[in-house]
Amino acid sequence: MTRDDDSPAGTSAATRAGYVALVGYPNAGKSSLMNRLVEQKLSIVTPLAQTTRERVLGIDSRDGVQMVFIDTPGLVEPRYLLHRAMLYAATEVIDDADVVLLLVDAAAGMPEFSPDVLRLLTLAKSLLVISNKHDLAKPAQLETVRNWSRERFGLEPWEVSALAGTGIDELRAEIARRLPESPFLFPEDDISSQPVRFFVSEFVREAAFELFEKEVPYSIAVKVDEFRENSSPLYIRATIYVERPTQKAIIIGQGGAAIKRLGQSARLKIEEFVGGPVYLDLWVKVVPRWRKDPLQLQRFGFSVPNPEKNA
Ligand SMILES: Nc1nc2c(ncn2[C@@H]2O[C@H](COP(=O)(O)OP(=O)(O)OP(=O)(O)O)[C@@H](O)[C@H]2O)c(=O)[nH]1
Repeated sequence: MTRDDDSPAGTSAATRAGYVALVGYPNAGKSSLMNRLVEQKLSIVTPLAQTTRERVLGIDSRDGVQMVFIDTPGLVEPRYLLHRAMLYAATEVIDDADVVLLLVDAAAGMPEFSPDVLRLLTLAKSLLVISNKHDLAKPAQLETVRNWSRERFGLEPWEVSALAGTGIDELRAEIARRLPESPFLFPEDDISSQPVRFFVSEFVREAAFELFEKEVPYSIAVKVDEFRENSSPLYIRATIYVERPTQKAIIIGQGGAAIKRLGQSARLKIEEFVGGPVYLDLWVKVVPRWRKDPLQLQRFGFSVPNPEKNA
């Protein structure tokens, strides 16, 4: 998606460009930080943990520097296959990135990363520890993060508040300094290489997180089945997949009341994003245990690890 089509990619030898990965525990504020850094709402942000399941690219091009942000799933214990797919995606991202931002929620106590994850982090080409939620954390909590970062990585953490926007400009400048000299990797006006479709399903999931109790949104996957770009209003047909008939009943609600509210809320979000009227046609289907089914996970766009290799 571009702000203004047909702009040439930057080619000057003096430019810098690279991939910047955001990793950390669910709810640490990765999506919020990336949105701050690219100054555009690209990744869904909710108070519930573990909403970001796929990589989202946000691209920031300014002053001869292009940062391609990769927002990773939370690094969680691989209890479900879905979690293993998430962990796998996160480790791939750390390997690929020019700069890794390890985000810690300073107000929440220190995360305990597994030895595998810690080893991966120390192998990163360039690592920055970000102590987020500076606005919320007590002085003693900030000190705990400082000590942890020094002991684990020999690094002073960057203290920021993704919510309040403090420390963001300094952090952006530091990331820029650490990127390699390179032509731009994407056309200068790209804000994301992900298709609009992807954001549509993210907005539907975000609306579900806002409307329903925890249990239901975690079992949701959204797939856009039809996207008529040239219609006015823009016509989008999407299916919400759940795991159980009871969840389907909750989403539809009495006389269809719940799905109507969900549709309205998601439509407003999509309209704001695409900047025009949208007709959103939502369907609900039950696929039992889709979160544990590699084929279904792949169908919904998750990259699934080879179970032999990553068990
Ligand atoms: N007070 C405060 N809240 C923050 C800050 N950054 C993020 N939050 C809040 O923390 C919650 C989680 O933020 P997200 O950006 O969704 O976190 P995430 O790490 O992307 O979460 P996952 O998608 O679950 O991996 C949201 O309610 C944010 O508003 C911050 O600097 N200060």
